[in-house]
Amino acid sequence: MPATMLDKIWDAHVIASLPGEVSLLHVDRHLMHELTGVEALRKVAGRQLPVRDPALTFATLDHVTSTLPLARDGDEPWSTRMIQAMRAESRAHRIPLFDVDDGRKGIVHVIGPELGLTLPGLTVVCGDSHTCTHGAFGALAWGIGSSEVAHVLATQTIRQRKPKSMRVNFHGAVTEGVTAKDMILHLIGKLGTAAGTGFAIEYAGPAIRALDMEARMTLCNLSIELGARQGMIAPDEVTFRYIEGREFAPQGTMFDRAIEAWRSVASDDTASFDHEVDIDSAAIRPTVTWGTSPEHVAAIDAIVPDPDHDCDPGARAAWHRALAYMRLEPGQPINTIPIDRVFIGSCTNSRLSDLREAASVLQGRHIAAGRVGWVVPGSLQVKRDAEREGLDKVFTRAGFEWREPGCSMCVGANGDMVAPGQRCVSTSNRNFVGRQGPGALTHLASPAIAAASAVAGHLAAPNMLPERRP
Ligand SMILES: CC(C)[C@H](C(=O)O)[C@@H](O)C(=O)O
Ligand code: SF4
Repeated sequence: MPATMLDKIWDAHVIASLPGEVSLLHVDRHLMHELTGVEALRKVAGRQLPVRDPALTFATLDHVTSTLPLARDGDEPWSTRMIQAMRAESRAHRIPLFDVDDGRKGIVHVIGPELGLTLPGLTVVCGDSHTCTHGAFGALAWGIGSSEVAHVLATQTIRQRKPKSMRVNFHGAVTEGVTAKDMILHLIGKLGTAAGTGFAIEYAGPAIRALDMEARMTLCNLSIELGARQGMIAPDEVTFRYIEGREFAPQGTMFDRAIEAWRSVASDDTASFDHEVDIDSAAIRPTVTWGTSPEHVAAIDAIVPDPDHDCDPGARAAWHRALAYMRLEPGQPINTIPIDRVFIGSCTNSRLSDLREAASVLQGRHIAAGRVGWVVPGSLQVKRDAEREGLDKVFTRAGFEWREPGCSMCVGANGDMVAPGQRCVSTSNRNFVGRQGPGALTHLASPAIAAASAVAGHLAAPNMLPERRP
């Protein structure tokens, strides 16, 4: 029978069928970070259970670590204590930890792929909702809760009900200046944040095939903002070339054999999905959010929508609340909204290609007077690669701060926050009320739009900026 990628990976991992349509699945990769890791490790230790397979678990420090130059731990006593606890617990359980002075350190969803830990056909879990990012490799990857983390630690398995399957077909090609971030924001705007609930989404079609691996990760990263715990893309030559030679990836003849196996992970041509969505890629424009949900989107050259005309009655009250919080009026052109700061970072858009995209806009330009810009690379590797290309110089000459890797202002868990009432263009994935700090106003956007907005001092796309002076 024709099978989807979800069916194939699922079936290959079922250890037992449990009552209530629940399966017990083997976990191939368990990734951890300090914010959800410490508690789970203590829970397991408290019950005197050993970690079942420490060789399949990998930990990093990202959420509460300082992003100040030369920083080692947290910026506050509590975060430093949490980091130290993660070190102690990882050591006690023999779990490899990519510590702050380890060249492999970074945001969990950036380093998993970067180190070759994330591979096609695997099950990947982490106590973090954006684990869907790893689905870009044709892995079944999803975020789990803290009691599930303890279960995985103790058993290397997880109890799971199989999600339904959805395929989103991006037909045709995107136009010039449209990025993976615009594609996924456009999709969330079209379908709403609940559309993916209960589904594993497979992104398919020529516009997906045309994306490089980093862009595929950006796209899959926001699957959870569609309500789907898993988002995936079939592995292909682009995937294999990305994986080749990475530290934990199969090497030599094992790599060639792995590719043969990975080719069979893709959905069969005649496989049927529980739900299908079709998107005309050519209709996607550079997109930002105007409100307090990732579904509150508008094209950069559009106007702030009117809750009384532009949405269905069920959403009206939420749209009014969002506009009030964001201090915006219906009808205001999006590209006139003044901004205070720009954050380029997060597991959505902090990889080398994202930094290149932003730097190409900032080259020979300067951030507008009174605005603050930060670049927080997703990992130490990204930071070093960018420095080798001189991107750090482009950013600092443009007036940006060049910081140490971590989650930083995406969620502000380490204290990197947007001040109350300040408006931030952020390349991250969540614009919830208070997400970047109490009273902070967030506009989600691509690195290109974030960079252009920093220069303009208001929301803007690169093609809206005046020409550079020769
Ligand atoms: C801290 C963690 C549990 C959380 C998540 O699960 O996503 C965070 O990474 C986020 O992005 O909000
Ligand atoms: S960068 Fe943001 S979204 Fe990603 S794991 Fe960190 S806090 Fe979560």
